[in-house]
Amino acid sequence: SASFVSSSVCRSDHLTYTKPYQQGSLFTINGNPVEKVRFCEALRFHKANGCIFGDSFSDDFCTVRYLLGRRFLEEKSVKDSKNSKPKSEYSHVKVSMAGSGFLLLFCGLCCPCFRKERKANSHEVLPKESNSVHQVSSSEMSPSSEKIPPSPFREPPSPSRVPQSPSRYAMSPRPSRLGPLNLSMSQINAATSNFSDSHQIGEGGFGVVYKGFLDDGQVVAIKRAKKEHFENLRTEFKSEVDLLSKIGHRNLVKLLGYVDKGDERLIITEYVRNGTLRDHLDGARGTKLNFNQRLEIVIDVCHGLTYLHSYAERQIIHRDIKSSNILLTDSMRAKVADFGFARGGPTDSNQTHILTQVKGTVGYLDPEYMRTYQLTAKSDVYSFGILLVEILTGRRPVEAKRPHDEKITVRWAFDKYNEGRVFELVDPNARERVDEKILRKMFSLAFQCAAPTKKERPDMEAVGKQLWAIRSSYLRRSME
Ligand SMILES: Nc1ncnc2c1ncn2[C@@H]1O[C@H](COP(=O)(O)OP(=O)(O)OP(=O)(O)O)[C@@H](O)[C@H]1O
Repeated sequence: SASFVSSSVCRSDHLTYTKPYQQGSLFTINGNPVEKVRFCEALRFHKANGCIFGDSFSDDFCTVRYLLGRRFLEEKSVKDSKNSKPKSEYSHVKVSMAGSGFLLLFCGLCCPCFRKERKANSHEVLPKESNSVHQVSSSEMSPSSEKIPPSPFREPPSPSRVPQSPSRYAMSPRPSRLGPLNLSMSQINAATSNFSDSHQIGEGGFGVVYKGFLDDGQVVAIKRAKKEHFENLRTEFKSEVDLLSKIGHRNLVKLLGYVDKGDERLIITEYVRNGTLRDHLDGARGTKLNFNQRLEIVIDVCHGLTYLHSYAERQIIHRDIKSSNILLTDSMRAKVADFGFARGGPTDSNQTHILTQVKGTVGYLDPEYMRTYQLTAKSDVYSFGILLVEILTGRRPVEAKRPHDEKITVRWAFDKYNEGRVFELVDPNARERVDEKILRKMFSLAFQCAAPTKKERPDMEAVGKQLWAIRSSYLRRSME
């Protein structure tokens, strides 16, 4: 008998299959027939992001040997055993904030070695290679550490391996290693009117960002390295290109091409036209984000990070998650940008972390990483927690002009939360009175992510599950 299964909780994606799912069975994604292996990848992707598919898609659904083969079976069992630990750790996470984290945060703010103006209106960022806090490990020095060899437990390298959404996955051709763009300098000069000021859309530590109009009508963002920082930024440029070229996800800014020739270093990415999350929180775009939009944005960021941490060819740690690195589309979907500080995670299964220089933006930086130089994906989880507080309160992580007990936003929020005054934390621009329970859950999640030590923090997949649960309660309550 035919059985029909669909998911309404996975945004617009609609996964169906017809039983029996052996010979002659039909698998579709948004009405398009696909192979089961693709279907299962989409299913696993959505499951990882918190979607619930009911009994017909039990955990064993995609482990049938003849469809997925031995490697996938092995991968699944490894993943399962890996997953079991964080889960139990996670269930014991307490909402706690030890002083040490804040001490380090303050140290980061006060210690001159951490201070550097990057942009007049932006957060402070740790210095680049030359004068940053420096502890180099053997893995840092090894040339292979910048490369991303395939892991035996990850699927074959392809930017399209995990779908941006299963619908796109089913339809889009495999992009070449660096995407379809292969531009000459004269084309880039024409696209940016010779890098004229009128094309400038922003400036960061790496250089200036321009908007480019290509002959075929495509609009792109072109990051141009500042010449005076060329040598220092070489690794950063290479890191951004190497890592971006290997990923493809709807919540990550897509790399389209690059130029590394003579005295030009350019990174060409998709242009995301609706500004940064910080712009929107500041009201700089003339709009105010409502609670639902904020929730959707954090879910998008969470999905982007989940992909980087658990589904990319090799784990990628972004290291600079912050509101000015979250770009928004016209429909308010979020994309994580700026992979200049990104690093590949551990390659060896015995390795729990990589030892590396501390990089990131003050206020978002994991205090444990700052203290130990040990980098793991949980450092991104910490920054995500800080971002979550930021998006709920509208306040930057560090608000220097506020009274003493309000300067460090997460500390201020944690104190208020513990006093039961959660409504006082909500961004006055949020324009909506949200149920107290939902707010408490959101803040509680943020504090778990921003816990002082990595073992207290959930991983991004677990965060995604909590966010989906919060979203369901929110939608249920708004319909009541
Ligand atoms: N792909 C893009 N599409 C649209 N705008 C972009 C894009 N990339 C960057 N921008 C704009 O350019 C600005 C500078 O970006 P960039 O990544 O260089 O620096 P940043 O993240 O703001 O600061 P820093 O690199 O110092 O942390 C961004 O704030 C954003 O406004």
